[in-house]
Amino acid sequence: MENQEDIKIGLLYSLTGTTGVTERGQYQSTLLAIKHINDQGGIHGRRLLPIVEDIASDPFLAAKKAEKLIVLDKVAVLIGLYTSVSRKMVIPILEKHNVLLFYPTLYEGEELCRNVFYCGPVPNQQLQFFIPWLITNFGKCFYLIGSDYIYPRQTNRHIDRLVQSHGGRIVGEHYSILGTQKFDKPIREIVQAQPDVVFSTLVGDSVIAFYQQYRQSGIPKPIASGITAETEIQAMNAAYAVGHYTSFPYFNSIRTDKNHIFQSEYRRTYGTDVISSVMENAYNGVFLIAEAMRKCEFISTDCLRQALSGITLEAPQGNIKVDEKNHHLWLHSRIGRVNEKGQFDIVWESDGPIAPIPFYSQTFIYEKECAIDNNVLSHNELQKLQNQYQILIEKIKSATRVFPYIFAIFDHQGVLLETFSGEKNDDTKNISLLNPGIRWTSPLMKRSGITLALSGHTEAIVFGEEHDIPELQEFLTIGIPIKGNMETLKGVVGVFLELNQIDQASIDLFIRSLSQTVECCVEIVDQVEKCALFQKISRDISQFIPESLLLLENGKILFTNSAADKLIEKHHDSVLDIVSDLSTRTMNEKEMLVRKKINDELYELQTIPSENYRYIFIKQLSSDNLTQTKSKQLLIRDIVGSNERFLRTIQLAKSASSIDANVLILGESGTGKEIFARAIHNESQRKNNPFIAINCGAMSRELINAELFGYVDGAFTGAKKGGNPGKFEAANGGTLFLDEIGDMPLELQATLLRVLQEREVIRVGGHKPIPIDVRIIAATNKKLNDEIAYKGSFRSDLYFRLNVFTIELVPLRERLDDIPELVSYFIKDLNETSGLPPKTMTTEALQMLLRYTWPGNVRELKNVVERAFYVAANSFAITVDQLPSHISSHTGRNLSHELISEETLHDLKKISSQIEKSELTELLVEYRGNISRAAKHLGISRTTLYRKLKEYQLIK
Ligand SMILES: Nc1ncnc2c1ncn2[C@@H]1O[C@H](COP(=O)(O)OP(=O)(O)OP(=O)(O)O)[C@@H](O)[C@H]1O
Repeated sequence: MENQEDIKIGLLYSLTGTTGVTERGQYQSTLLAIKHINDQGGIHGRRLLPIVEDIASDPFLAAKKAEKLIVLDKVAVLIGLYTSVSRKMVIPILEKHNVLLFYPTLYEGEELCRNVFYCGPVPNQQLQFFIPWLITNFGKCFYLIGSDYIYPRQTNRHIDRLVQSHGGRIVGEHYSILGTQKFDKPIREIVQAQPDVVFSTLVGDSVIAFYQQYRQSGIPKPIASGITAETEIQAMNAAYAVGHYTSFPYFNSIRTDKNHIFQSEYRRTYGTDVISSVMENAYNGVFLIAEAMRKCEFISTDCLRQALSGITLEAPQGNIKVDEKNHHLWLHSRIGRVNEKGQFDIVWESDGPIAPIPFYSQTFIYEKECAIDNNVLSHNELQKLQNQYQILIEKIKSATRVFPYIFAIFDHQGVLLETFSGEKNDDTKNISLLNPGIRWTSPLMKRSGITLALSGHTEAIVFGEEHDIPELQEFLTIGIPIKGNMETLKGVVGVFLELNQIDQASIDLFIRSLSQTVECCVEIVDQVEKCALFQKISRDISQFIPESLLLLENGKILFTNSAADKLIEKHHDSVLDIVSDLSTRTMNEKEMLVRKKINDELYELQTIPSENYRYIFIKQLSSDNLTQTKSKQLLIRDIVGSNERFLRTIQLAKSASSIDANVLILGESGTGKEIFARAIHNESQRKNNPFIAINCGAMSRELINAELFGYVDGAFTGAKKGGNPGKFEAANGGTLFLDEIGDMPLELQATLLRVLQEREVIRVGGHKPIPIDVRIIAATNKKLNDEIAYKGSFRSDLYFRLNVFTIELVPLRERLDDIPELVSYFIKDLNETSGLPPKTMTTEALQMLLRYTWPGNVRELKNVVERAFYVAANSFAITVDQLPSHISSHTGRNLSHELISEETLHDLKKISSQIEKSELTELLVEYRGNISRAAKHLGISRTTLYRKLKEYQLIK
């Protein structure tokens, strides 16, 4: 019954709802403590009177009930609440009415409300020993599972940091809504991720469901938690929790006098001694209130607040204390393992109460002291890394010496390798974080230009107070990524500028020029390293390369293999002239294939550019190549021509022969489509199987089906007895060359497409599918795009099937420079096979051929040469007189006028602008971004320089 003298205490607990399972125990402990105090005479003779409100796990209801307790019931203080959400909802009410809440639960920290005393542990008191202990005992991979609200998410950030700073990692994370009972998805994820430890921040009855389903899934790894206590274990049946771990200041199993009293009173009152840490927090909370009230003459919030500071208490867990600087408690730290009885066997405990560190910045200082050891490399490890990066460090050091700032080079994992400062600055020693060996990716480092560049692989800048680390707050930090091949991160160049050291306007330009400088350094170092490596590899493997191999850098020979040495010895000047010519001609970075006569021997030279290097492979073509007869298997190298564009098609044909995809050859009539198809087949893996060529344009519509797919006995009148296989079957295992594919009737295109998709044919009149394995090389002189788009005479789906690899042949009028070689090839063949006296062609006749436009391409040229050869009969020369009149009367074009192709022009422009861009960059670095001085140096106006810088994107 209420008495005027009673001191009312408001109790805000969820007696129902999802967190009821935990909060009911806290509620009962609170009542028990109140009863204990009242039994001992109360506070200066006054009873404590509990006024209870069930907030039913509803934060809005919590706020309403808090206001009701304060305003209507006029309670002196409040105790209770479990979830952070409800606490945060109630805080404005506490502040409005200036009333204290004793919050009896662990929480995530990062909050200091003048009206709250936090009686449970903050993360450092549970985790700082627990995480390293788990890592040592079970392993480094953690999976985090939690209820989706503030405490679990925030706590998991602490866990994440701690795990990482002890060399571990998080392999998965899952949050489920409060009250969830289904955990099949996270359990599947855990099975897949195979962590060493599953860390749970689940609360309420979700804990029970999760532990049960986890045990049923048979995963052998321990669950660790900072929440799951004796109450939950009892509720789920201890069998589901045996072997799992929790860290708390208090366990039921602690042997202290105060715990003995607490447990026996609890058992007497409630018939059970299942007590958890949060229950002890609530119990302690009431004793702290009582202690503070005893110190106050008149009970007021301000007096209680003052009285509480530094107050100590002999609690069931041992001695505890309210911190003098904040409203948190010094608590013990223990790790317990669940046993069969549902109790915790204590496997580790702290020597005494541990200071609460509720805020991150303090945690940082703490962690820096205790965990920095894990983030500093040993002397040997560091030296090894420094050696790896030595050339790059030296290069960057010398390239940046003009800047009067502090620089640091980090490897790709954020290890600080070396710190140095530019001209007139030797200020690097004072900052402890700039000591080589510190790992800047450690969570301790949080936000800085360097850490952002390490994680984002891009330039980053952080100003003064934006840094989390106080030591860096006087600086502006810049991180410039050092990128290697394929944009991989090699490391970061960090710059530390005092805040007044550079004006805002120049920062952008400084970052850009520094970025380019770093890029240049990487390129140079790469080349030096590559060259050394190449020399080594070349020496090792060159003995296996039968061809001559030369490596050139900027036109200078760096390396020759033994075959190349012999070749140079044999043809000295001629080889060197050709090589130097080739090395300058491949400035535009394209591969090039040329054929050259060196002292009457024909060679094929392939140039492969790679940055500043040129690899030149030289192979002698045997004289047989020139007189290849049809009886011999035609190979790609037998196709005559040295024209630059033509050789590109040869290169494509080589690539096509090495893969098994369909090929489409496009070219005017007589350009050599069929010989390309044959040569590709003869050099492909199908070379020992048939090459079947058919001309789709020349077949009758009626017979084409039967011709291609074969027919069965009696399929049509006149069909051969026993049936006949078609071309597809005949070509099985080999290549089918479909010439003039553009002339194939539409309905047949559909059948062909089906055959290509299903890889089987059905003979005409038959039903049985016959599997086929045929590579198609199709050719056409039509523009298939036009046939598809404008005429509808070719199916686009068939086109895309055939068009996997396209080779477009150059018409002879666009490779007139090949005419002499072709003519000599045809004459040589005729000299050997015709039985007539051997002949040559006069220069005049050849010049005549060069003036003609060759609508019939190589076939026409071949016919003209053959005709002239036979007309010349017994003479030894083919002269203008033997050429057909339409050729000798052709006026032709002026050969001396060499036009520069569009392509060459484009390449030239590109090269010159690349040169200009790098010159401007160097100049900017030299003048430290001073546009006026750079413009003066160039003798151009500032406006012109600005325009150029914008054009090259050197400024925004
Ligand atoms: N580069 C070449 N070297 C040697 N001979 C060639 C070359 N190009 C074409 N020929 C010869 O020219 C003739 C025509 O070649 P091919 O039949 O391969 O041309 P095509 O493009 O398939 O012609 P069409 O479209 O009329 O079928 C053949 O006798 C072939 O040997």
